[in-house]
Amino acid sequence: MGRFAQLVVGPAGCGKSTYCDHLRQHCEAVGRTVHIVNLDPAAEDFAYPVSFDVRDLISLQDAMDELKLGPNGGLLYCMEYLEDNLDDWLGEELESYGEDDYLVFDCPGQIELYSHSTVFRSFSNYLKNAGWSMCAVYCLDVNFVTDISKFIAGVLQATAAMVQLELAHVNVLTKVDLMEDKKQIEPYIYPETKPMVAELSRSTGPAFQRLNSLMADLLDEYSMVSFLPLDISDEESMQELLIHIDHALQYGEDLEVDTRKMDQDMPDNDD
Ligand SMILES: Nc1nc2c(ncn2[C@@H]2O[C@H](COP(=O)(O)OP(=O)(O)OP(=O)(O)O)[C@@H](O)[C@H]2O)c(=O)[nH]1
Ligand SMILES: [Mg+2]
Repeated sequence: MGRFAQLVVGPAGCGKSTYCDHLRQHCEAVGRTVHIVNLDPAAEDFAYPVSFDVRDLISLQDAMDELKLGPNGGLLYCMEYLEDNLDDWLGEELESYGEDDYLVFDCPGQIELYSHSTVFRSFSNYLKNAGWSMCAVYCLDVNFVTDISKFIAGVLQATAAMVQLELAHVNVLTKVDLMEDKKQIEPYIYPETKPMVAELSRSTGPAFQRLNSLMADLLDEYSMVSFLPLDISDEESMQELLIHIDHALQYGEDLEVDTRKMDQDMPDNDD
């Protein structure tokens, strides 16, 4: 059927690791297996069993101690180290996985890693070249929809990641269970850029009108400003999200083809 991988990215604290764990639980409940991989050299506690772990290659504390770096510089160093050791480390880890395996990479929350750094592009190119179908799952939490300027900033970050990563891309609005009135998120699921930017312009003053309108054009051009809501307290929400991600990954498509082919090949019972 193939090999499949999700790269779970997004700003710090937006719920990436929680999503990974709930995805694993959901998959277990429906009889599917996913393997979660930790790519955050600073991570300490895990709710999910870690299938393999970047900290076996390098840990943030070691990088900070040895190179006298602060936490952000240390993290960037760790990720560059990962980029330089893809073949030695990732290549070797991937040898334990094969046909029909499904990996979920839980990534760190520093957004510069998805916009200016090349590490995740190299990382996903490595996997793609090794025959893995890849999809980026960009998490943004509902906190971003409480304020229009925050939302536009979040959407621009997600767009930058989409351009940088060059992968099939699914945007997820996480922590929807925290919204008392779920209707409040509706305008953000398929947001219309122009009215949003008009609202932004009302709060930014005349000097920014042209910039705001150019941002609207940019977002329309990439036509990617849509989100799938994730309410972890609602199993159906995870199920729907997974259907979209499977579709982006083309997961299970040849299974359907095989089933159709089997139907054709099977002699009709009546014959
Ligand atoms: N209510 C609720 N809380 C959540 C959800 N997702 C995450 N949280 C909480 O938000 C905090 C951060 O969640 P994480 O899953 O660690 O976020 P992260 O994106 O992995 O964070 P970093 O790896 O540090 O970037 C934790 O306290 C979680 O319990 C959610 O869907 N609903
Ligand atoms: Mg995390």
